Amino acid sequence: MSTSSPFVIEVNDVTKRFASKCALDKVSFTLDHGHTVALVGPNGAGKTTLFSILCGFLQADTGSVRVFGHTPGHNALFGVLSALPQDAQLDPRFSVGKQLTFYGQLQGLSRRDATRETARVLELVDLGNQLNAKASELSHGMRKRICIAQALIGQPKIVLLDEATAGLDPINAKAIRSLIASLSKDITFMLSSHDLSELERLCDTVLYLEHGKLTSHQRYTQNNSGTAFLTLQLQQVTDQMREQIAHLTGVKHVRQSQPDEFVIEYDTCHKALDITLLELCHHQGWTYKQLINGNTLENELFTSP
Ligand SMILES: Nc1ncnc2c1ncn2[C@@H]1O[C@H](COP(=O)(O)OP(=O)(O)OP(=O)(O)O)[C@@H](O)[C@H]1O
Repeated sequence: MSTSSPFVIEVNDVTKRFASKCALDKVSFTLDHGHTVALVGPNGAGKTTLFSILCGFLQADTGSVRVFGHTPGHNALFGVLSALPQDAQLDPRFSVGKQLTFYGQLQGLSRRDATRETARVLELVDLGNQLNAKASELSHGMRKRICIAQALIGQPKIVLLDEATAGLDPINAKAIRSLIASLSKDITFMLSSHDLSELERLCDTVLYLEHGKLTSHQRYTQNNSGTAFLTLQLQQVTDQMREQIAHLTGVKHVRQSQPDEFVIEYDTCHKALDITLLELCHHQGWTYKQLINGNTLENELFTSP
């Protein structure tokens, strides 16, 4: 889509109140192309309100919002931005195919193109065989996948997914995560979820909202500051182990972040520290559960350094 704005989304000083309740309090951020964004925060933090404003369903009281340089709800964003609301519902009376095709036509597709798009997106969520099923005949998880398919109709450039995998069984949740990962080269996804491990697998940028305020906006990737992190989960941890790890060459700091976990900050010159760590585990007879390249999202957001 041609736009003069370098940003996919620009949110500037946005406040939204519901009576005396401040759902968003002077929220500002920009997102550029090519990122998958996690929107994180406790219940009532303002995530859905932010999604609704980005979609143009709600208007901010103050501040400005631009999506590809346009005001949310602008015609130019038709088919460019789509969203899966947390409580998205299908009409139980009509077949899946009819509803998705109708939705495609509402987006301006011809009946033929909308029918083709419907078949394509149903295949993406592995429900190509449910074209003629009525929504009332499907399980909750299947309905959720159909709603995700609906959000992908017309090949949008931005897709906002509010709790996309909530209520899905592990296999279907994994399939949706794989789908998002495979589409994220072409689509900017913004995902709200309470599943931090899901978000850290999928997202490279994190927006953390708390009581309507954006308290953290960070790129969740290795930085260029010369410092990197490894997260080592062990069967059991002791102070003596922490001392031994701290003495390895290149290690700057070791912190016990969980009862069974160390976060190791190290100098990026020592690229093979992961191998050294595994060798240490082997020589000392320590049973490790997992070695993660980087810090976990949970640790970044909820444990102090
Ligand atoms: N239509 C509304 N009328 C009144 N208050 C509202 C309305 N919508 C949201 N709120 C309030 O605004 C605040 C933010 O709500 P919001 O739904 O955006 O939070 P959330 O982060 O999406 O929460 P959850 O994780 O529980 O879905 C909450 O205190 C909520 O009670």
